[in-house]
Parts: sequence; C-alpha cells; structure tokens
Amino acid sequence: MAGILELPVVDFSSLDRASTAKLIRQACLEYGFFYLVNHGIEEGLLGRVFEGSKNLFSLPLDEKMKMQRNEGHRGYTPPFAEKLDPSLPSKGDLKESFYIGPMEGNELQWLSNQWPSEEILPYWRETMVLYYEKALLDECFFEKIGALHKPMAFLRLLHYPDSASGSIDGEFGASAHTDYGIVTLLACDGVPGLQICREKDEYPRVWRMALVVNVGDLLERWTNCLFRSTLHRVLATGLERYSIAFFLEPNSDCLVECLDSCRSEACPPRFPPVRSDDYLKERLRITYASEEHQA
Ligand SMILES: O=C(O)CCC(=O)C(=O)O
Ligand SMILES: [Fe+2]
Repeated sequence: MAGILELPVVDFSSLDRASTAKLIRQACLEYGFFYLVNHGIEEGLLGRVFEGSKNLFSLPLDEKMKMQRNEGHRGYTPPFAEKLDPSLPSKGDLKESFYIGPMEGNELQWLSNQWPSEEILPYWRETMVLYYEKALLDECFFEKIGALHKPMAFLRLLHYPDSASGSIDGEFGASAHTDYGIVTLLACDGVPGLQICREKDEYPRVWRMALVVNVGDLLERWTNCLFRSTLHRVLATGLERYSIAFFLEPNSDCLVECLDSCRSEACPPRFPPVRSDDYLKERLRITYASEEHQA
C-alpha cells in the first residue's frame, strides 16, 4: 500500500529568516518540494478562489470555449488538449484548466487575459487578480537569485473530472512531468491524487492549509541540478478534484545560465545558457503537440 511522503515544512512567518532560507535550501536539494505554512494568503481568499474555479468549470463547454487559450497562453484549455508525458499512448490528460497571466503591459489582444463576464460570474476577475497579486508579493523571497525583474507568472485553475479511475490504462489527471519555471506554489482542495516521484509509491500529505512548493526546471538549470526539479503527476482516482497552481517564471528575456556558485572544475555546467522565453516556448510546444495531432 502507498505510504505518506513526509515533505519538509517551511513556516513563512518565522522571524528567523536565515534558518528559513537554510530550510528551503535543504528542501530544494533533497526533495525539490516542500510545504509552505503561514504563507500570508488568507483562507477566506483561497476559499473564494476555489469557489470561483468550481463556478467557472461548471459553465457549459461552449461558454468556456469562448475563452479558449490564446497565443499568449491565457484562458481555457479543455480536457485532453495537453499531454504532459508525451510518451504515453493515451489521447491526453484528463484535466481542464484556466490560465491567468501577467496583468499589465500587454496591449496586444492575443496576449491579453480572458475573463468571464461580470453577468455570468460576478467578482470573479477581482478575486483571481487579488490572489495573483498575493502570490506574487512574495517575489522578494527569491529575488536574491536575480531573475525577478518583471517576472512572468501564471495562475492556473485546474479541474480534474470524477470520471472512472483510468491511470492504469495510461490516462492521468496530469501525466508525469516536471514544472518548467522557477517555483510553483500549489493550493489543493484536500482531495488526494498528486504523486511525487521521490519515492514512487508515496503520496504527499493532503493538507489544505499548506501550499505545496516545488522547484521547476529553470531553477534546476541555474543551480546545475543541485536543486531538484522533481517528477510528479496527478492520478485519476475517480474523485473530482480542484487545485490552484501559481507558476513563477523569470522575465522573458532573462538568460538562465549556471550560477557561479554551482559550478566547479569537477562539476562543469550541465546545460548551455538559454533565454527563458525560448525555453518555455519549446516546453509548451511539446506539451500541446497532442492537441495539434487531434486537430
Ligand atoms: O494539481 C496538482 O496537484 C498538480 C498540478 C501540476 O503539477 C501542474 O499543473 O503542473
Ligand atoms: Fe506540475
């Protein structure tokens, strides 16, 4: 039987910043994942975001498709449109999702966020913007690595259907993947399903109060694989599930290059420098390849 994977717990309200930083470093070295408690996002707001997410995904498909994900990756993605693990035989991942990206400086229509109208979902936009800003406020936490001038950050509402459990046939809520960017902050609704590949048959604790934080691939590249971007997936358990992911990605023009402190003669850089936007575009192209085949 699957056991519980105990991840390190970081208390964001601790006044001892040096110990907190040490704990985070250790968690990133060992697991690539940790829980963040006392993170400053009020439970009431989190509750409203989950409620807004449920209301959005309960709209009829044609209403959701009016907000279909645009070229700037803002908006709605239906089930099966993406396959995080392209090696699987399945037609795609079961989840549907909704992306909200940076709010300002996007005069171009194709880069704009898409919002349900006030008549359909009153205060929806306001709630999501508030959460987005709250999650971004912690930006100075990772500022020291020097990549957070105008970061790209995406809020993504995720909905996993209650369809029959399919993971045995290669169908997953979200198939195995690593996240692309710097870090991800994940709020869960208390329903299990997330599986972290550190110990294959162990699940992280289902903990509503904590944000699950994990290292992404760009941070792994910066640190020359010292920090681990750990493989994870969401099983199709047969239970309906909602989660809210906040992906922190660097400024598009940022050159992601092995940090001096993470290289030595014995341990040279494992990756060539890459421009953040080029890297992220290529990753997204691979993830949505199954959508192109279905079209
Ligand atoms: O919903 C979850 O628990 C995980 C989602 C996830 O890993 C992702 O969207 O990258
Ligand atoms: Fe992920």
